Amino acid sequence: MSVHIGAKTDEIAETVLLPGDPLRAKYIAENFLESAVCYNEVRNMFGYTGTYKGKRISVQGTGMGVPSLAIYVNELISSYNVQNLIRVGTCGAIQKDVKVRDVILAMSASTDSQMNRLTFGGVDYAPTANFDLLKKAYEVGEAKGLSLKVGNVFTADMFYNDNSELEKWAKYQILAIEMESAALYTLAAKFNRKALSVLTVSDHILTGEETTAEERQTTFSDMVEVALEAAIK
Ligand SMILES: O=P(O)(O)O[C@H]1O[C@H](CO)[C@@H](O)[C@H]1O
Ligand SMILES: O=c1cc[nH]c(=O)[nH]1
Repeated sequence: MSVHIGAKTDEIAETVLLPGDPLRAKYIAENFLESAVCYNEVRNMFGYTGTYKGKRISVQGTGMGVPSLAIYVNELISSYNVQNLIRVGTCGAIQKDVKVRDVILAMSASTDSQMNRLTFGGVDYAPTANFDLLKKAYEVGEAKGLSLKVGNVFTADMFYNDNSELEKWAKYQILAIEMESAALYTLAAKFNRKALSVLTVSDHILTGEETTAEERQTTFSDMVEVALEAAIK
């Protein structure tokens, strides 16, 4: 096992879905995967491996925020040789034409996280999705008749922020705010792996419209199906 994941080396698939919420990982395993087996209960950060349409897929909770996701992604890559990492997360929209329950493909992720500034000595780095995964996910969404939004999201260190500059981010075409994608993309690049964030809009920061906690945990099937179909395409 690695420090935070209690699985044997061959118990995790080469493609892993990454929800922040470990109970969303459980829900995905129980409702979308066949023959899913739980490989991790350390810190209740559940991880499962099963199959989707015959292909082995894992789903691992990451927790909230860059430091927590970075622990799981580092260990999935370094200890379990994971190749494809697809975040299935929630986000808050900040554009008028992005609606609650819309699915966003994060082409890139701006951030106020210190992780990249520490890594690159204060120089800006542009965390970017893997184009192959992005293209496949977009094609899957089109085929399903979804109006996917594709663009830049903002990975925030603070969920509650007194000094938020949302208007500026909206002006610069950021679609939505979440808390992990910039770290996922940077770590995937470091280890030459493929990464993509597929996000469901759980709330609209401008209008105040929101979904329930239960919905965040157990619904959003469009997002999960886009991620799974892109993973096997
Ligand atoms: O629903 P998840 O995947 O956790 O994603 C979003 O929800 C959490 C905040 O409520 C943060 O982790 C944010 O990125
Ligand atoms: O990080 C997040 C996730 C959902 N909604 C937000 O406003 N922020």
